[in-house]
Amino acid sequence: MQFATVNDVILHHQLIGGPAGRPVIVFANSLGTDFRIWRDVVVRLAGDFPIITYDKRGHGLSDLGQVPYSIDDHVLDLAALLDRLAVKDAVICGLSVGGMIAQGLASKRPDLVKGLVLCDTAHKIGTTEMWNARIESIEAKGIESLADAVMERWFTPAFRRPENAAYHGYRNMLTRQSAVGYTATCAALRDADLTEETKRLSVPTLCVVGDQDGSTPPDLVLSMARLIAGARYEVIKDAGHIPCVEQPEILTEMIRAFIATLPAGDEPHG
Ligand SMILES: O=C(O)CCC(=O)CC(=O)O
Repeated sequence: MQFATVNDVILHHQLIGGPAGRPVIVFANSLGTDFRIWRDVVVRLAGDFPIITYDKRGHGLSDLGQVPYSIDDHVLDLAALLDRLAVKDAVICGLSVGGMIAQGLASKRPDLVKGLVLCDTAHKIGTTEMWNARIESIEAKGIESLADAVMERWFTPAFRRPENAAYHGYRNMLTRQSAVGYTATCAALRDADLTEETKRLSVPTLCVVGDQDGSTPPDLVLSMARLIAGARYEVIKDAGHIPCVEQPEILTEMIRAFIATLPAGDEPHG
């Protein structure tokens, strides 16, 4: 575990070394989660690739910084973290708002990005009214008041069985998240429309979505995939919004197969 100060915030991150000459895979997490959601994918890839996971500002053990945020704040944080770690030409695998950060990074700093894996995300997520209602509700009643509804979007009924300890653990992750960091990121999502930037992307891209995603459903993810020249689109069966938790094996194999299609390089990493 490591901490780095970038753009005046401390970002909690983890760098797991891997063979030289393989692209670094960077995982960016979703709203209300921290980097532990990637654990079951990371353990399957560790040893074959260098890996970076990090908590975006306002999440996990990272600082809050100035609130509210814009999507650019999150993009510039990831760019600064990768510069700090001397990483270029990485594969950025982003989930939901993490996928928007990945799209923004590829647009603003193409030197950092060799390929994109866009999981359960879009060029625009939700409406101004929806995000404002969520912010107001959390400011009035806290994250707990919305937690059951969020769980229904994140996970399939099979995962939400009362006897599934993992379900309760991820619910704890959400409800213990900083409400201020959460609503500050809701504001970033509300104000972000990446349609024009995403249309101009020319980096190899894989778009994936859980077939039962209640936050960014398959049709929305497909509409993003259609904006990106040459992007591939895959649906993961029996998964909600967070396939790295529900179907880590399948997602890992998709990531491996995608990376195998990328031109080989000699990517530097610190
Ligand atoms: O997960 C995200 O990063 C944003 C999409 C969302 O609203 C997730 C949820 O349904 O709570």
